[in-house]
Amino acid sequence: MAGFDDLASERSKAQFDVEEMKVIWAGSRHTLEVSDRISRLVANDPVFRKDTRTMLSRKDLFKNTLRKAAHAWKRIIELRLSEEEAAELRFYVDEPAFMDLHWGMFIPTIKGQGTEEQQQKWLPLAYKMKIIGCYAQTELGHGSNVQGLETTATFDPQTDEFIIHSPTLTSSKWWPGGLGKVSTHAVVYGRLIIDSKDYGVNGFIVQLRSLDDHLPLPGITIGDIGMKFGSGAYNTMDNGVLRFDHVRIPRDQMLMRVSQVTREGKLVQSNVPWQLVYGTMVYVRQKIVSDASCALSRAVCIATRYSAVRRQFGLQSNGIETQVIDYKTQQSRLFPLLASAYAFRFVGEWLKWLYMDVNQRLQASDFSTLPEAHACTAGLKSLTTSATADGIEECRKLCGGHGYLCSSGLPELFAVYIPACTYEGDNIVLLLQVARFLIKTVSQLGSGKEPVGTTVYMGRVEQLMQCHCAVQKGFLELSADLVQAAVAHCQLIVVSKFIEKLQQDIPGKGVKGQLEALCNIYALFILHKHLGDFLSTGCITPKQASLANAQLRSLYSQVRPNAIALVDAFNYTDHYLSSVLGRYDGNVYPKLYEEAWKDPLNDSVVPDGYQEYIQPILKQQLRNARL
Ligand SMILES: CCCCC/C=C\C/C=C\C/C=C\C/C=C\CCCC(=O)SCCNC(=O)CCNC(=O)[C@H](O)C(C)(C)COP(=O)(O)OP(=O)(O)OC[C@H]1O[C@@H](n2cnc3c(N)ncnc32)[C@H](O)[C@@H]1OP(=O)(O)O
Ligand SMILES: Cc1cc2nc3c(=O)[nH]c(=O)nc-3n(C[C@H](O)[C@H](O)[C@H](O)COP(=O)(O)OP(=O)(O)OC[C@H]3O[C@@H](n4cnc5c(N)ncnc54)[C@H](O)[C@@H]3O)c2cc1C
Repeated sequence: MAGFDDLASERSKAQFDVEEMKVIWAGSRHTLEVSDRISRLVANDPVFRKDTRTMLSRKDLFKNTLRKAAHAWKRIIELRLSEEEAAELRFYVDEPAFMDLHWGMFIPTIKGQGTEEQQQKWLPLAYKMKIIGCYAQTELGHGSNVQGLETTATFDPQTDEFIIHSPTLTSSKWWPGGLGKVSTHAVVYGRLIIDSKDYGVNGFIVQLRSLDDHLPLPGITIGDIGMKFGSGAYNTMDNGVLRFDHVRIPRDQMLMRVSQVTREGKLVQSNVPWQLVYGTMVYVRQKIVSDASCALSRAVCIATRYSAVRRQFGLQSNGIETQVIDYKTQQSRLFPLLASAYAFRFVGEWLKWLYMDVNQRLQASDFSTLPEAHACTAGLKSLTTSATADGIEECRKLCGGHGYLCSSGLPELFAVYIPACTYEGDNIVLLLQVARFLIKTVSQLGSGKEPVGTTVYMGRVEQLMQCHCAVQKGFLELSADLVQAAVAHCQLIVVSKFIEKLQQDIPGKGVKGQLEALCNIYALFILHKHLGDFLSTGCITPKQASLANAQLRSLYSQVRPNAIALVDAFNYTDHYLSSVLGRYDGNVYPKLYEEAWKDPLNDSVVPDGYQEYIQPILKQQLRNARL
């Protein structure tokens, strides 16, 4: 059988130790062990099947998601899984659901923005899932412009309460995941109003639904905002709409780590920067960068395996056609994506470290690295999600016609993934934040303040001072160019973190060599993509450009025999990949054939509607009627 033989022979060609590469990809031997064990546990549990997802109606799809979430929670309790194992389990269940927002945003917000007492009160309830929470920030009229939110939280000194209110239609909360049908509570962002004075946006814990019968509490209107892009995909999530009609909550439900409102209605600022109100977004952006490498590597794994199984043209002496992975055009599209998956993995690891470091400093009242953490998380979130969304679509094209079938796994992966370019900050809006940070850093160059961290290179580039003067004339006018500069800055971070990774001790036969090849492919591919910029700014000469391209081609040849092993190192189960084209055993054609017959349209040989619509045409009854 073609596929079996092809992938087996590809695996035998690998020039490095795949098991050691698995450890590098996972981050540590321990993480590999956990993810391997949990991914198999999920794959072997029939409740977590997902092969019919694209064929279900929204209601059935959603109910099935609730069933899976309940089952996942049951398994977590029964097996006494640790927090790390539970997170892996949710990851491998691979279905966006209210749980993501509860664990990924509601809890981190209380941890990051609540006082000690507030954490003691709310976290145990949330950890035991006695309450389920979501993150209600975005409104119908405002998402990017957080300071433009309209929901109000007015302090009532008579009753010691806040009155949460939606004054206009555009102030309706709109988009929060988990809100539409499930959450009992939300962290609601609204304008703090005391004595008619507006103190800007703050977070408030608000109960939305009764814990007895799940009905919305008085003054609260909630619903789901409707179907989203693609079948299956993100429609498992109940993104919701929420309106408040003068809903009262106790004063101690304002998240008060950043600023406190006293019983007398006085606002007291803590010593922490007000930007900590935006802290959850920094946390989630950092998570999204790690997640990008998962989504991209998944698509690349499918496209690489299928490219080794698929044959077109070029009959060899034995009468067999050429594997499409051997075409240079296929390699020049596929291998940069393979390299990007590894690059994003390592920059994600570094960003996780940076985030932990910032948090430790914040605990010790050192706020100096917060602006850099904001710029890095915003910029890398933007860069990696845009590249991943484009990369998944490229992988679909790399799989030819079969890539367009839902059974390839790629359409659903694309549909689930693309909102990452928008949620947690529109990618262009986030790059503008990076640009602001860069301009600010440049403006301080002459003042004797040395740039540090990811901007250290700026101290070495003299032309930057002039560049600052030009930008002073109009940030908005130059914003399209500034966005390009922000991307370049982020690309530099990705490349340098890959290089730093290579400087670590990397055990295993041939592993380091493969990673070096991938790192060079990533860097040279970026250079190739922006060749015009590099040449026009005189950073490289035309001769160097052509040498770089020749080097890139030679690197593709170096990676070619290792390509299948490099995607095997992701250690994905067939369940997680959910792709006939990306099967580990390469048995593509018989399974594609088998899969087609499972479509509900094939339940009957003659389709519903034949008698009403097709037969009259064939029998020419319609034409006769008109004549
Ligand atoms: C299915 C796969 C899931 C994948 C994820 C996997 C795991 C994740 C885990 C859990 C998550 C679960 C599921 C994920 C799925 C979906 C979740 C989606 C949830 C959402 O989608 S939830 C809404 C997010 N919604 C936004 O994302 C709005 C974007 N809009 C903004 O974020 C701001 O509005 C901004 C920045 C554009 C303008 O802000 P602004 O109006 O105040 O203006 P300004 O620019 O003047 O900033 C003043 C000073 O604050 C500094 N600053 C700004 N932001 C900062 C920050 N975050 N930290 C520290 N400093 C910050 C500046 O640097 C400046 O500093 P300086 O003055 O010193 O220069
Ligand atoms: C699937 C999904 C899940 C979500 N989950 C949640 C959630 O759980 N909780 C929550 O609170 N929110 C959630 N959101 C909302 C999300 O965070 C916002 O949609 C996002 O921040 C973008 O804001 P927006 O919709 O206002 O876009 P807009 O800002 O209206 O963007 C529209 C266009 O305007 C451009 N633009 C905007 N401002 C500028 C500017 N200053 N300069 C130049 N161009 C600009 C953008 O680049 C974009 O092209 C979710 C969204 C999606 C799609």
